[in-house]
Amino acid sequence: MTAEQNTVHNEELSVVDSLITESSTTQDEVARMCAGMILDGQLAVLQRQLHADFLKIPTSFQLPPNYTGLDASKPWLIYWPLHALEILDPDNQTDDILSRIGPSIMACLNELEGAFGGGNGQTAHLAATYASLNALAISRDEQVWSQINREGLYKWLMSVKLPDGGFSMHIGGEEDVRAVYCALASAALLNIITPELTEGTAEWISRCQTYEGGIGGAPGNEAHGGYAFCGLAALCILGNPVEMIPKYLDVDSFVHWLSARQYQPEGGFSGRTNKLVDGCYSWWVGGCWSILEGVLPWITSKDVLWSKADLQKYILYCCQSPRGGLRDKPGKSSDFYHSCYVLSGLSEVQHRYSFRPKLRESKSGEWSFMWTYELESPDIVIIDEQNVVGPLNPVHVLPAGVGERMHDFYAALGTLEL
Ligand SMILES: CC(C)=CCC/C(C)=C/CC/C(C)=C/COP(=O)(O)OP(=O)(O)O
Ligand SMILES: [Zn+2]
Repeated sequence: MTAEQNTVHNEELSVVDSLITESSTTQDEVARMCAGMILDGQLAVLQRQLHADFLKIPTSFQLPPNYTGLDASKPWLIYWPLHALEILDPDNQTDDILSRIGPSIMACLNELEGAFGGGNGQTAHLAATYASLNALAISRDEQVWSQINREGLYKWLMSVKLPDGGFSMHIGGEEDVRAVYCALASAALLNIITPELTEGTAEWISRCQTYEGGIGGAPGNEAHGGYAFCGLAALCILGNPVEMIPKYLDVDSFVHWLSARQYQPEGGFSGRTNKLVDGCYSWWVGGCWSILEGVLPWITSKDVLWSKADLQKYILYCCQSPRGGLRDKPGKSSDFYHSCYVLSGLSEVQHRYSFRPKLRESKSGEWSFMWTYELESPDIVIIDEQNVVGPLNPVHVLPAGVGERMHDFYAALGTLEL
């Protein structure tokens, strides 16, 4: 598309956007809207520069006023755009941006508790700790890595571990499968996984699988894509995924539920039964597919369970905001959260991941980093070569190689007495 065509098209899309409001959107309207955009096909090209410009807003550390509601999410506001920028194009990460991550994240460390909060002086929280460590992994800042008190962080993780095997998001906070994932992913990056930390946790995740086949936030809760990813990825950190997934999940019903998440004609995924498609599930649900395809390829290859080409169409034609950034669906504004997970979904459909069941050399011997990838064949998903984004680590949701490097840094420091 030429720049001129693009401008005209963006104007058309703005009109369309203004016709749809969140409150009145029904499944039929979304389906019609998306079908029109897919047939129209004008947004077949990933608007790299437009998205990069949008994503670079927070790197000035001057967030627009409408971000005040996210005051407790500062580490996320650093991790989301940085991850998205890097898979869009590694050259987006300038030394200037990378060198400012460390001090900004370390300002969120609650030194009394030993883990990260959502902002300066805030209570230590598992979601903030996960986002902080992911952002620090992207920084490649070994000087900052060496300042992290891993014993202190381990003690805090043990303080949010619950007797039933689960974790709570903060001391006295809610117990859910997000907490399990955030705790284990953080511990894996820091190489501080111990048998005490993981005791009973796989069994607890198993209790979150519902009658539908998906995974709910806690035992007895409705299955949801976000929690499904957290549960599945956590199992991959707890042991060899090839053994853990079939041992703790009913894989057939999980795959059945996952397959039902893709809608036609949109091609995008919903997060749960009878809800609308949303671009962020391109990752939460798509990430489950990448893990399953990588770990149990004999299961996912036996039938056509979902269409990679159709998901890619939903992402490109319906989730690119003409104003830059990625979004839930036509009519919604873009934001950093959706940019991160929609682009991760795009990366996921474009790459075929494989998991090699071989222990990494480390004290804890976790498995989560043994991922390799290759580009999917163009006739399956690559609508245009210009649309290719970089590969990921599908368990940590980090650009490929980034989490591995942080883990190896700590592994090389030798055994920690925990
Ligand atoms: C690592 C980490 C913190 C992961 C978070 C995972 C995640 C996205 C969980 C989703 C939680 C949830 C029930 C959303 C439903 O929202 P909704 O009712 O607005 O959306 P819906 O209609 O699509 O279900
Ligand atoms: Zn969403």
